[in-house]
Amino acid sequence: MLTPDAALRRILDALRPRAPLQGERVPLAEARGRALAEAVVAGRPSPPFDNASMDGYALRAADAPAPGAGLPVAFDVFAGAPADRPLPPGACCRIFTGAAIPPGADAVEMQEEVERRGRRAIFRRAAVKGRFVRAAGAELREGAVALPRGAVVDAGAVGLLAALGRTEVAVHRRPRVAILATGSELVPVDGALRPGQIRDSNSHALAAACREAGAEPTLLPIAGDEAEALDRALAGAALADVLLTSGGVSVGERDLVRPALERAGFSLDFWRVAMRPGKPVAFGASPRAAVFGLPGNPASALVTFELFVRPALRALAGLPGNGRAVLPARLAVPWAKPAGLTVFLRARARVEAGALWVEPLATQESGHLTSVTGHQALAVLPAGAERLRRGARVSAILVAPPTLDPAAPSDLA
Ligand SMILES: Nc1nc2c(c(=O)[nH]1)N[C@H]1C(S)=C(S)[C@@H](COP(=O)(O)OP(=O)(O)OC[C@H]3O[C@@H](n4cnc5c(N)ncnc54)[C@H](O)[C@@H]3O)O[C@H]1N2
Ligand code: MOO
Repeated sequence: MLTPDAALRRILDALRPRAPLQGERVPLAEARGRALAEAVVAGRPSPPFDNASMDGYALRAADAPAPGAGLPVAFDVFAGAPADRPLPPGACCRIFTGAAIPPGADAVEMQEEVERRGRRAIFRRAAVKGRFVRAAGAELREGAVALPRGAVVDAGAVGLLAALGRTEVAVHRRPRVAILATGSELVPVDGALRPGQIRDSNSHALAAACREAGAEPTLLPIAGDEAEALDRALAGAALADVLLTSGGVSVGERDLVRPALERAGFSLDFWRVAMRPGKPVAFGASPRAAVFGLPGNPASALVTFELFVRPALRALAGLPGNGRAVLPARLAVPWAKPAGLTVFLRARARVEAGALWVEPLATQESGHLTSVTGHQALAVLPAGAERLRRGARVSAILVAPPTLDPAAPSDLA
C-alpha cells in the first residue's frame, strides 16, 4: 500500500501538466492570497522623486555650518507641494516628511537637531550628504521587477501594486471544486430525518476547507447509492477542475463510487493509502479534472482533504506547498497504534518551555465530528512505530497557531 508521502507525490506529479491554472485579471481588492500570473514591473522609479524622511530642514551638505552656526530659511516645502524654485546657495528650507527635496539641496537635518531663531535655523551638528533623503529609485529603478510571477499577494504586495498604479492584476485562477456527497442515508442539512438517516455534513465541511485553501466550491445534489444516481450526479461536475466525492469508496456492497468514476471518464491511480484515518481514499484524473474519492467518515474526509486535496488545490492555484508549518513536537500522552499505518491524531498544540507538545483530542473516532473540531495540529505517528511513550518525538502539521506558554514573556501574544 502507498504511504501518505508517496500518495501525495503521485497526486502532485499527475497535476503538474495542468498546474498552475491559467491567469485572470482581478481588481486589486480581490488579489490578496492569490499567486501572480504576471511579473509586475515598476513603470516608474520608487520613490518617484528624492524626498525627506524626517521633518526638518533641507540644505546643501557643502553649506553645512559649523555646529552652533545657522543658515537663513528661504522657504517651506510641504508634502504634495514641491518648491517652485531651487534652494539658493548658502540657505536652507523647512521641509516635512515625504516632501520633494528642492533642486540644490542634498541633505536633511531632523528638526530635533535644529533650533529655530526667527528666519534663521541654527544647526547643532554638521549635516551629512544624503542623510534623511530617500533617493528616487532607491527602492525600485524604472523597469525593475517589483513582484515576480508566482509571488503570493500579501498585504504588502497589495500596497506595492497600488503604489505602482495597478488597479487590476493577473493572478492564477482559483480551482473550481465540485463536491458530491454519496450515500442513501444522507439528507440535506435542512431536511427532515427519517429512521436510519443522517444529515450530510461532509459537503459543508469540505466546502469550508476548500474556501480556506483558496478554491471555489460548488455543492452537487446528494447522490444515493445507486449507479444511475451517481452517473447523473457526476454529469453535474463537468465544469470543475477538481471533483471531491465523499463516501462509497470502501469495500461495502454498495460502495459504487469507484466504478461510477471510471464510467465518467476518470482513470483511478490509487484507492488505498496506508494511513488512519482515511485508508480508503482514491485519486484519479480525466483529461479535464482530477478526482478525489474521500472516505465517508467525517474525520477521514477532512484529514485526507488536509493531506492530499489542500496541497493539490494550492498547486493548481499557483500557491507553494501546503501552507502549513510542519514542526518537530513531543507527544503529550502515550499512544498505541497498528504497525504499518501512519496515524494522524487530531491534537491540541502548545508551546511549553520552548518545546511544542501535541495532545490528542478526547475522541479520535473517525465517525465523530468532534474528533476533527478545535484541533491545532495533526500529530504524525510514523508507520514503523507501535507504541509511543509520553514525550515521544513526532512531527506536527500545524493547522492553527499553537497555544503559547503562559509563563513565557511576550508583549505581542
Ligand atoms: N469491511 C470494511 N469496512 C470498512 C473499511 C474496511 O477497510 N473494511 N474501512 C472503514 C473505514 S476506515 C472507513 S473511513 C469507511 C469508509 O467508507 P466509505 O468511504 O465507503 O463511506 P461510507 O461507507 O459511505 O460511509 C462511512 C460513514 O460515513 C458516513 N457518511 C458518509 N457520507 C457522509 C456525509 N456526507 N456526511 C456525514 N456522514 C457521512 C456514513 O453514514 C457512514 O457512517 O469504511 C469503513 N468500513
Ligand atoms: O479511515 Mo477510516 O478513515 O479509519 O475511519
